[in-house]
Amino acid sequence: MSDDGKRALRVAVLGCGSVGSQVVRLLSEQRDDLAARVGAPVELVGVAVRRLDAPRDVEVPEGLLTTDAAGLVARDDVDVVVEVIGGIEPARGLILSALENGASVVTANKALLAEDGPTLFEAAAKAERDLYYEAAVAGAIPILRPLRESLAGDKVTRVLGIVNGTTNFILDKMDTSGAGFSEALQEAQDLGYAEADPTADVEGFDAAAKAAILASLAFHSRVTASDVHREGISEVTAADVASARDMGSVVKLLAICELRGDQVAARVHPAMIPRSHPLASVREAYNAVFVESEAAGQLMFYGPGAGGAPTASAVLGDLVTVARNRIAGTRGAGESAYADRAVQPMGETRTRYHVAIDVDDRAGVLAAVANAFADHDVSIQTVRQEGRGADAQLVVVSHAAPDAALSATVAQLRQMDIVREVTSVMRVEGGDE
Ligand SMILES: NC(=O)c1ccc[n+]([C@@H]2O[C@H](COP(=O)([O-])OP(=O)(O)OC[C@H]3O[C@@H](n4cnc5c(N)ncnc54)[C@H](O)[C@@H]3O)[C@@H](O)[C@H]2O)c1
Ligand SMILES: N[C@@H](CCO)C(=O)O
Ligand code: NA
Repeated sequence: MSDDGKRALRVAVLGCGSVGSQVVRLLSEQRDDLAARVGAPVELVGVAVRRLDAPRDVEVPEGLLTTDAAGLVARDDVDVVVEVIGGIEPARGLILSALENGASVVTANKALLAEDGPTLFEAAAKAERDLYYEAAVAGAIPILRPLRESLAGDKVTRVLGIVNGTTNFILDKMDTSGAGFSEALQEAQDLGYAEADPTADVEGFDAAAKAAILASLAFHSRVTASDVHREGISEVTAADVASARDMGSVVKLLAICELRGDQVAARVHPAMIPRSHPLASVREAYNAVFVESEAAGQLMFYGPGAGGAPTASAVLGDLVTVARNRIAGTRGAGESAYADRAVQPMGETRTRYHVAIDVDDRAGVLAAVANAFADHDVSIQTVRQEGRGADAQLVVVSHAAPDAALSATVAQLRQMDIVREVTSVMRVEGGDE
């Protein structure tokens, strides 16, 4: 019981790293406001860490630190468990036991949700408890709650997201300074945006996990990370970025989730988007999610997608919601996967390509290149020639066609005698098909 006689809402935090330390700080600094908003005091009862003596960015009140995360979630006086350890295990086991023990759970763990979300959702439904995870996609940006609640009466048809700050920072540097990928990556590492092992960000794993979560919510279906076609940015060259610039476009790593008939398509890859598209204005390490729905039309959600404090903001928002639900004796919306849609294979997904080719400037070359597209039933939208003689370059932008037909076209072009080199191949998004 608290001073005013109201039963306090008891919170355990698992992990006290970048996000966890900011959650602990906000719980203390905003104590009075949180109590007023929830309708009862919010009391931190334990913080599970790996090492008691590790340096951390927040002073944890005496006696609350423990290395026994399993023991903390097994306590019967914990109302809400905040999981900010990350990774698959022990996070999954801890979340499952927290739910079994009757606690509601708030997590920022995109990797776990994308790999094994259904197990967690089923456990939450069985325990009749909340499982909230706004921080898992695009950090502080409210995007999961809008999909889950605000747009629940609409029909979302497409979600296009810049959901990885590290890769957006690298591509933005390449665009503004003409740097190559390695140089831009090095700068991102020097500034602390990219990790020493940048694989999860640079190869698109982080964005693919977020795409799976977005597609599941947007289309009321189960989509896991393994359903998402994934390509990273390590092969994006200064020539690709320059070619985009010449077209009035910019290269972005996009998470693209689409409703295609009865199927869903989810993919992550670099793509050129016109500079006039709202996502083109997303610079540095910012994130944004562009949503298209039948009734609302186009919406864009923009802001910081990472960082301890911004991510903790989303965690605390969820915490207040699940705390209010506990007090009201109710739950928020659970998993909504009634639509049960199949995932469209990437080869069948309709995409558009931009292809830049070094050719000789002589009669018949353009016709031969056009024939290669026609051989695969791919319609051409625009062709531009730059340079003359031995320096001629053709830039072809296709209409939408199955991705397999487009990649077969590029393979054929690479085999042709008149093609000296295919210098840039990039998908095109955000314009007319
Ligand atoms: N940092 C961000 O910008 C950001 C943004 C969005 C989502 N997230 C997600 O938030 C979660 C946490 O990320 P982070 O950046 O704070 O990571 P972090 O590595 O800074 O913190 C994780 C902490 O958990 C601790 N830990 C590991 N095993 C533990 C155990 N068994 N018991 C107790 N503590 C343990 C680690 O010692 C570490 O201090 C991850 O799921 C991540 O994907 C982070
Ligand atoms: N590493 C991620 C942040 C956490 O999701 C990014 O660069 O956006
Ligand atoms: Na978010």
